[in-house]
Amino acid sequence: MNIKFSKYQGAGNDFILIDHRMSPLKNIDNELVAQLCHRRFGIGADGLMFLLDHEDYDFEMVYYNADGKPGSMCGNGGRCIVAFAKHLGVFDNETNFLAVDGPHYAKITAEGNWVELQMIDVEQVEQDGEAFVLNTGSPHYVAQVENLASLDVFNQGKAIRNNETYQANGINVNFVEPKPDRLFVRTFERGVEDETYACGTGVTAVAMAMAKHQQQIGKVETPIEVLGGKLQVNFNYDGQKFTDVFLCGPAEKVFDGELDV
Ligand SMILES: N[C@H](CCC[C@H](N)C(=O)O)C(=O)O
Repeated sequence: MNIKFSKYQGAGNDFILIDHRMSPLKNIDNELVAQLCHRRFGIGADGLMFLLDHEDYDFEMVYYNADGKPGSMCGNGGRCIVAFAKHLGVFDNETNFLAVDGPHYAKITAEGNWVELQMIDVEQVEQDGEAFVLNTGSPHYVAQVENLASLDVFNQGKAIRNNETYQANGINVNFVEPKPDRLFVRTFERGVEDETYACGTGVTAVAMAMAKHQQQIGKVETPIEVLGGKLQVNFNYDGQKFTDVFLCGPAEKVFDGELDV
């Protein structure tokens, strides 16, 4: 079976995208997803997505993590599939699509490489010791640290993700170091089981955790630096609830390809 795919990346979080409307692939098994995402034996990606038709929305996003299992919401993946859908001519500059955590609105620049993606409203922010735990479409653990550039994100993130509290369902672990003009964030991602260059739901969770911590009330705009580039998170915070949440950043096509499976 010949499958066409495109490879996209958003701030270094990279994805395989398949237009399911055209694809002969009707069911995908987890092993094939894991093989395609593998960086030695496959195309290489942090996740794989299908773009599906939907009666009530411009399209539907179905996301798998690199380990082959269906994932929860992926923010950078969401931004990349918006760029993919625009390039396919599914919509022009604004879209409403459906993902695993519900409907999302997004807008994209005319050139198609800067995407502002609305994320779910968030109210519940818990604490685990000094860390914040919240769900922005995916579950996140946010810990503030010093000297993040030299932190062993892989081993420290892996230990938290696999501790007694989180082992069963897993969690994405985000470390943040506030800088004068931005937040520097590094993430150990569940389902990739490694550090990734960026995590969209992760930086959204970090910006919220920091706003709550510092009681930043009103319209909050947070520039973020990740290993793979720059992202921005905007929202309103009334001291209780985060609304009008937007994850903004680049989404670029890397190449188109074909494979026989
Ligand atoms: N990279 C993603 C997170 C994927 C979610 C996944 N790691 C999970 O917890 O299922 C993002 O940009 O939001």
